[in-house]
Amino acid sequence: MSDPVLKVGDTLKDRARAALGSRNLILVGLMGAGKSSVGRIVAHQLGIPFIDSDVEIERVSRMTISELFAAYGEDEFRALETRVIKRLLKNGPRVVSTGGGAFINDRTRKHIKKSGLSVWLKADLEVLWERVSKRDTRPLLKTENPKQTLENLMNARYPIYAEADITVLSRDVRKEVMADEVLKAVIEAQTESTLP
Ligand SMILES: Nc1ncnc2c1ncn2[C@@H]1O[C@H](COP(=O)(O)OP(=O)(O)O)[C@@H](O)[C@H]1O
Ligand SMILES: O=C(O)C1=C[C@@H](OP(=O)(O)O)[C@@H](O)[C@H](O)C1
Ligand SMILES: [Mg+2]
Repeated sequence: MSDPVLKVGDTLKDRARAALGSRNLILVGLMGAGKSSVGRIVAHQLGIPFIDSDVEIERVSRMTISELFAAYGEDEFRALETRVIKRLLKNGPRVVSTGGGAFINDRTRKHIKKSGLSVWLKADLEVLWERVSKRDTRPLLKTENPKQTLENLMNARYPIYAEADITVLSRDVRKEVMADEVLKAVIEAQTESTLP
């Protein structure tokens, strides 16, 4: 264990908090993976601030994500997303849940990689589809066959999400269970990095 003040009785969250140190924890992955909802629980457990980059983008622009895409297009949205995420990552430790395309953008990915520990919430198509089909807030899925679009995005993006420091399988279990799995993975990543 890298932190000598940790004791045997320390809880999962104490150990994960110590492992994170002053780094940020950044959640990446496809729409519906649970980045926003699981990230909030993880931050609460760790006792550090939580920020969702899409919520922050909507706050600063005073527009919804759908309105931004409609008014300015995806390229402008990505440019704004890069700036917002770069700023959010300046002060750690924080849990930052990103929008699904953020880590795919080269500039944003560089900022994420250098400012903390990235976690890919990886889910299969059926889990993602079950979740995203309930809401129509995601402009990229406003297509004739949104499930096929989601599958195409999986094929294009999964090799890039795989560059994240940690991968956690996002399954059909309670969000609190997923949050615990993220905490365990943070501890494991730290343990592995300090092994001789
Ligand atoms: N582990 C889970 N079990 C059940 N529903 C979930 C789980 N994780 C997320 N959800 C639900 O799926 C939807 C998408 O989750 P969200 O956190 O917004 O994903 P993302 O930010 O990755 O797009 C939300 O309605 C959320 O409540
Ligand atoms: O995958 C994407 O490119 C996007 C994902 C969305 O966030 P969630 O992944 O939180 O749904 C949101 O940023 C925007 O609709 C674009
Ligand atoms: Mg989200």
